[in-house]
Amino acid sequence: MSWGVRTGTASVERVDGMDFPDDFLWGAATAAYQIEGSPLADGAGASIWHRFCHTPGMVRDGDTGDVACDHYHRWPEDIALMRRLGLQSYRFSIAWGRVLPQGTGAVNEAGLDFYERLVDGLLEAGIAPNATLYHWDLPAALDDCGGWLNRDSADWFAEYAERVFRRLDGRVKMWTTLNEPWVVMDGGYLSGALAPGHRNLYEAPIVAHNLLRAHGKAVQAYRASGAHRIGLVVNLEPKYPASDALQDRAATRRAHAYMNRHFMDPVFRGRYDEVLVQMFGAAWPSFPASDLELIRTPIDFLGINYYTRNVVRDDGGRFPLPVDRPVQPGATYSETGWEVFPQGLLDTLNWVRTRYGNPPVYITENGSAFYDPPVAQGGAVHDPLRMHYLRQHLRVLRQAIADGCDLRGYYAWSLLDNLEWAHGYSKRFGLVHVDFQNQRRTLKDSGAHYARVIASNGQCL
Ligand SMILES: OC[C@@H]1[C@@H](O)[C@H](O)[C@@H](O)c2[nH]c(CCc3ccccc3)c[n+]21
Repeated sequence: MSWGVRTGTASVERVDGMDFPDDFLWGAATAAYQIEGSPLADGAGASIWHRFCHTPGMVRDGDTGDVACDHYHRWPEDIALMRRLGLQSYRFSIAWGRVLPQGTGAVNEAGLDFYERLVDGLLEAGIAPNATLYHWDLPAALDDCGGWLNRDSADWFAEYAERVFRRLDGRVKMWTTLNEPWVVMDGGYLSGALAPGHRNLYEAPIVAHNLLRAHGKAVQAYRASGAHRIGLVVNLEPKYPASDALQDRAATRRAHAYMNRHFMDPVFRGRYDEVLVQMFGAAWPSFPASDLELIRTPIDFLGINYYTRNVVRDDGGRFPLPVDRPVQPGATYSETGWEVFPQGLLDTLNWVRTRYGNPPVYITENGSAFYDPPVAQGGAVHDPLRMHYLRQHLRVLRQAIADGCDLRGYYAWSLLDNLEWAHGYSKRFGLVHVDFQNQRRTLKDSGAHYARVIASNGQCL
């Protein structure tokens, strides 16, 4: 599969008259370490992100998740905001270290109690909880035992998952094992930009493999007791060659193998992409074939996090990725440097439909960081660029449905401005503005627009 060369912003033909299904699910997403604060409260154990943020130089401005959005205390207020938006579902993550402070063994009931209160509050508000078990915040105690490099990590994760299922399944009816294993691998073990900050070509594929094994074991644990649905969330970023030159097309193939097929192929096809294996060469780990049977344990849905595309120009073959991302003439770029390219979402959805047998899909994250002006006198936050990004990407979903994609729902990233990992609080993705000096929440224009989209089931985009 390779996409033709596209430059500039492709216009997406609107499919008039194509409605969203009546049961299309409209939501918004967050993650524990990015919004909760109080990372060590009530018996919680530190995570690798608590450790990473408190390591000088790792996070912009020395920002940490010590307070964040104080969601740990303000969750009732935030549920009220979700009701004001008309959210039908809320995607959040559970901090492993709140439940098992040492990662395995003794359960911290107070940690489970917090998530039980949150889930019950969501249900009372008529909002369906969608819980992610792992959104990057590994207990630091497990990292001290090798973390995802240790083959036992799959069993540690299954033990944690089983404890959470036991307390919350039934009230939570939509589970995700992992958020973006590719980012955990690439950011945490290759680029070193994310916790735990390793830079090791040999570690990366081992981590990726153990993450996939952990996913498989958690799915199997759920099948033993769970009565609802469980899936995996991946970040997919379509790759387009900068030119028709052979070396650019080859580099595009490598980039596609490294990010997109890396996790999709084992989960849905039971084997790794051969291009990927060749890319890692001597660094590619050996493992028993039975691992692939575990990894391909069937799931109920796929979550796709889509933000942007990648135009690939060969940069002389530096491993693993041609890091040359040529600027596209006339394109709009967000504060994170990501090109606004809604066509890439359509191409990605159709790629998943055709290559992996049209699995049920939710867009579990989609959003943009643009500079927000200060809160205006009347208490408004005017964010036209974020609103336009939202509109453009929602329009694409109509086309994807018309093309036959089994698209079940959409979660905007993010409900709240929050800790954008190593960027600290400098990048704002929220539909709701957060003043981190006083924790005041203010609905942005984009949030008000999203509320109208939900109320009309996508009629007014
Ligand atoms: O960067 C915005 C969001 C994060 O805040 C979420 O926690 C994370 O799930 C998420 N994934 C992506 C796309 C993959 C990516 C992550 C980090 C850096 C570069 C690309 C964007 N985002």
